[in-house]
Amino acid sequence: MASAKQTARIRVIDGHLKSKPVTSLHSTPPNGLKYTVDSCHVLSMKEREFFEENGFFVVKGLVDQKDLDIYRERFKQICNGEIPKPAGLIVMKDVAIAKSEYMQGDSAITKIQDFHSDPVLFEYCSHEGILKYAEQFIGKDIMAMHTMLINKPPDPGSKSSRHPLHQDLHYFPFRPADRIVASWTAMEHVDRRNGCLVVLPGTHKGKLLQHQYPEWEGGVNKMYHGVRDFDENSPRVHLVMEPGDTVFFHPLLIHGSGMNTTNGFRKAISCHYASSHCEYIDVKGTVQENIQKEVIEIARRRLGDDVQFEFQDIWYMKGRLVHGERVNL
Ligand SMILES: CC(C)CC(=O)SCCNC(=O)CCNC(=O)[C@H](O)C(C)(C)COP(=O)(O)OP(=O)(O)OC[C@H]1O[C@@H](n2cnc3c(N)ncnc32)[C@H](O)[C@@H]1OP(=O)(O)O
Ligand SMILES: O=C(O)CCC(=O)C(=O)O
Repeated sequence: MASAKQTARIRVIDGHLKSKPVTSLHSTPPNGLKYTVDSCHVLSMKEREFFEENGFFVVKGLVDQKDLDIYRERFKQICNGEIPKPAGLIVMKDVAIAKSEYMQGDSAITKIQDFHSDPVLFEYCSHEGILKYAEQFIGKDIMAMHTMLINKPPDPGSKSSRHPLHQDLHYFPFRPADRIVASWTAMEHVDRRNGCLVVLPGTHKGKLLQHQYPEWEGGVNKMYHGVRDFDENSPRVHLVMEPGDTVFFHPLLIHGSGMNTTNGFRKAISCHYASSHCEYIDVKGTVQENIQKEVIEIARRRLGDDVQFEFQDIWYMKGRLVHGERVNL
């Protein structure tokens, strides 16, 4: 029989998952500005209107080079085993080299994810300048829900360094969508040659679409689902950015990134923030069922079959309060 410890549910609070219907994704305030909040004034009205219309906003030079250097060094230390791996961290190789024993160290790593237990990298999520902007989109009670340092490698010829077009909300079992925002900071110059972000302006006004693995001959990285049945003719904007420039974007905005055709690694650091007033939802019977299944399968392999948990528990465990009060999430 499994021990009490083994059978202990990971779920930490009572009732946070009480099955709720998938609620409306958009609120409708009287002034018509639904993707930004009135209580914060870091953006001018014109800038707010830009975000409302397009679903993204770039802030130039928001993070200092010295901070980027610290994150870069920490990434190296983690990937090269110079410090113990922080709890919960996922270290991911590109699918093209995942089974190769020859590639080692930081140049073999395509991304680290869930660095919430690493005090050095997590500084990025509590960065005052970033939080000031995050507040404009989601209000003052802010949780850091998902963290990544992406090290897009030179493409080995497989084209697998691409990140298919997708909506981030596909991965998130909490709502409302309008109170979630991503920050993505370039750690070096990014343009189309090294696979900068590409966004489809205005797509955040749509709904969450079905996602699945694209049929790419050279393979697709684990969980890199692509959006289906979107308007292929929708205009695309490639975000050319300098180190420290930060783009904030809505979780329904369709975006992705192209192949890295250079010899260098294209680094970016990112955090997804959500208002702590958001609530967990049950994704059963929705377009998110496929990602739920995959996330649970991977977590089960790591935690063991006898630990019981649900999709939302995984998010509950890694969410961290970075500003204001923790309410629901
Ligand atoms: C908003 C945001 C979420 C948007 C996004 O970023 S979407 C992408 C989200 N990405 C993730 O959640 C990260 C997913 N990655 C992972 O969980 C891990 O890196 C894993 C793919 C499970 C590999 O973990 P690892 O500890 O290396 O485990 P193993 O060495 O035992 O490998 C297990 C099996 O997975 C394979 N694998 C490793 N890396 C990749 C890859 N990049 N793509 C596809 N398959 C991969 C590996 O070859 C192994 O396969 P088998 O030997 O079991 O056949
Ligand atoms: O950094 C990239 O290449 C893509 C990142 C992205 O699309 C995401 O994190 O949702």
